[in-house]
Amino acid sequence: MHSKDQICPDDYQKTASWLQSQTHHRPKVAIICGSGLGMLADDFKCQDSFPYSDIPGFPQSTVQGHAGRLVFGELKGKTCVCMQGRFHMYEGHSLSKTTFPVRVFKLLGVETLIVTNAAGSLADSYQVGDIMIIKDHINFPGLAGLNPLNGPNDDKFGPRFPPMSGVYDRDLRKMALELCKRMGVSQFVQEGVYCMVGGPNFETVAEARLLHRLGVDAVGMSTAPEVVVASHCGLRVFGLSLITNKVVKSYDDTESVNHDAVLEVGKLRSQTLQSLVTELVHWMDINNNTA
Ligand SMILES: O=P(O)(O)O[C@@H]1C[C@H](O)[C@@H](CO)O1
Ligand code: HPA
Repeated sequence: MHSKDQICPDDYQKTASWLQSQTHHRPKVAIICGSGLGMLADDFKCQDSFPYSDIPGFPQSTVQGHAGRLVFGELKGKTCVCMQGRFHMYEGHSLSKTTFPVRVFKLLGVETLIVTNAAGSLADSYQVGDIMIIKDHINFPGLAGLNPLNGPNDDKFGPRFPPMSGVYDRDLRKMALELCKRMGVSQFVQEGVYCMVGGPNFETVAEARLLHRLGVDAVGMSTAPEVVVASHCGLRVFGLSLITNKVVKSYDDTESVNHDAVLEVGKLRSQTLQSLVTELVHWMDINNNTA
């Protein structure tokens, strides 16, 4: 017996084996959907879908805009698995719980992880509705010692001290930029640095100014722990932020952000995001270039 937030090394395999017994799909690509971005699984063919509450060992989503469903299916012939809803630290999950699915994906045979999120922009040139290809991240909780890799290292997954430079795959970023050009959407596509903060409150003006001075382009409350765990176990990583709001950096600014507005912007860009992810997965497939 162990507490609900403690994970035993066998737990990942138990969940992976259960999923393998329930679906014939054997995904090579996993997609984690950010707030309001769950539609990324809508184009999957031959779907097998599991509410998180049915999956042994899975945490539950508690945030509006995160359906709490794991969907398997084919995207342009490539088998994928998609998390319609992720887990955040501020929901009260331990970091090992928030990243639990990533190691399960590894055991399922996934080779590439695509992460998406809703984020607020700090870069002055960004507009609401822009899509930011994540070039790198600052993991604030991680820098402060809140790291999903804390505790005994499981050598089966990766090394004790994994490097994190180059964590967002250069070829996938380059290809995504090229695909955006071909899709005619480059005018609202950026490439930049994402910063994870703990949330759940949005930033104060002083915090926003600090992040801006640190070179952060967009800020959110997720993603970095998943990416750290994915990279640790050798997954190739690609990430997208949808800019849902401009972070308030001036005391004269009377606007303030809220979660409903964040979800609204997801709807605005759903088609473009879906097309970009689909084309990227297709490109990986035709280049036999998943890993
Ligand atoms: O899951 P993501 O990172 O997309 O969710 C963002 C950050 C907060 O959870 C929420 C704030 O609106 O959206
Ligand atoms: N700050 C933090 N997280 C966010 C924001 C923001 O402005 N917008 C969406 N998620």
